[in-house]
Amino acid sequence: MFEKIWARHRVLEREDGQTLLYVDRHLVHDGSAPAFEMLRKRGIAPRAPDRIFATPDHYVPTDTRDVDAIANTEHRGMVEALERNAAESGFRLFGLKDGGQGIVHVVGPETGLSQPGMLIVCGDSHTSTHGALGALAFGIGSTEVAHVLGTQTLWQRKPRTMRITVNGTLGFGVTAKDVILAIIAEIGAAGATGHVIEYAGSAITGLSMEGRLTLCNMSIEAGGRAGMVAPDETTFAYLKGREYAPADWDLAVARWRELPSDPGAVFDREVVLDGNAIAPMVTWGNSPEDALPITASLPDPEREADAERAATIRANFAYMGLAPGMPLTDIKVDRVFIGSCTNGRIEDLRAAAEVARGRRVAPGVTAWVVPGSAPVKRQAEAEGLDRVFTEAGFAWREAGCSMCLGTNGEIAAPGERVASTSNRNFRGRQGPGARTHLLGPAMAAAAAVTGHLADVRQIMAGG
Ligand SMILES: CC(C)[C@H](C(=O)O)[C@@H](O)C(=O)O
Ligand code: SF4
Repeated sequence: MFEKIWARHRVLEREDGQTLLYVDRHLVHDGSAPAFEMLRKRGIAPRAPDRIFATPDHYVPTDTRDVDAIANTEHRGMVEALERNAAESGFRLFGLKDGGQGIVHVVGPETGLSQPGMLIVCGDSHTSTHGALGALAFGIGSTEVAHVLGTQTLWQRKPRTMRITVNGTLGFGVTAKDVILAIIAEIGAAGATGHVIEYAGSAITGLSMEGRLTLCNMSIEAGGRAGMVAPDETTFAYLKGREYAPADWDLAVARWRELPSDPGAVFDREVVLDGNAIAPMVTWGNSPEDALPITASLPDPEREADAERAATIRANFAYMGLAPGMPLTDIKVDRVFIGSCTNGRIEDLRAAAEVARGRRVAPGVTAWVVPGSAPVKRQAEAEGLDRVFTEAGFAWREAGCSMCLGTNGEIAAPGERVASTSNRNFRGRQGPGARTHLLGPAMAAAAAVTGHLADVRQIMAGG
């Protein structure tokens, strides 16, 4: 599938082996202002404004939809710059006021902008998300953003291919988030470096589109250049009727059906996992590879044969305020964050609400639900999920990246422990000194109502 999409976008090759690729969709967020400045300085206008789609996400506060009300002048400036660039260049902006705003990786799929067979780029590493629809989608740097703006093309070195097959069926309470954390725990945070991952197998094809988006989102946390899932009936059903779905639907679907890898396709690397064996996962360290089943206890660096790894574990424990051998379920949390481009979609909110329904956020815990987009928020409200959350004591916020990264100022205090549905648990990611545990949305809700990391399967079974 990767080879087919690559070949369809290849314009020419350079002597040093780089390929010039044509870009179908260029997604832009509010951190892209420097690229527009680069272009402006050289007197170049965007080449194909009809292929550029933008939305503010990183810098927007999630307690207001009023740009003028953004108190931080730097943050407001980033949002205003995007509005100005969109107005000047004439590309579509899903602005704070028009009801379509959201995290760029939520907006692309939900508007139907991200489609099978496309080459999609964005100045953001989690662009891998869009590969869930059978696209080749990857993040690019600021200079590359300027290059794509100016030419609608991009120079790339051809990555290697890797297939990760997850067989079997996922058990009760096991989600796409657990699958990707289990994969990264298995292959390591650099396990897919230089590769485009194609996910396959019954546990993958059995996932909803939301689940596939979660999976592909974190391909980058495994070191992958991109992640993709072959388009199938789930993909077509998801896209049908969306704003940017192709007008010539039947023809589009017929072409999409040609994309999946041929039987016997050869990959540079193959990894196989048993989906039946995957349990709800949670991270304990400062890399997404530091993930364990919720039923496990923390590792003991004394028993670690590799001295370097033992030192890393000790350093992680020091930062995270943890001790060897502690059961994961003994770890108390101060905050819970449900949202981000990993797990801020409607299905994620439904899963979290199911746990929150009729329960209360534990005393002393601050729990936030931040929908991935304004449409997700409206949909959740139409289903009454906002009331489920607020009655349980969760804060119900506006859409944005929020505490995933905290560029909008929404961060945890030093030493605070956060159960978070986002994708990165690096030191300081959610604020200086903040401690992040990654997990799925139902697991995050379980942590909120118990006050500690908890096995959602036990809670839902009444235990
Ligand atoms: C700010 C942006 C460039 C960054 C990324 O590339 O992923 C952010 O979205 C993140 O998740 O760390
Ligand atoms: S939600 Fe988080 S991971 Fe996703 S784009 Fe925003 S900051 Fe990056």
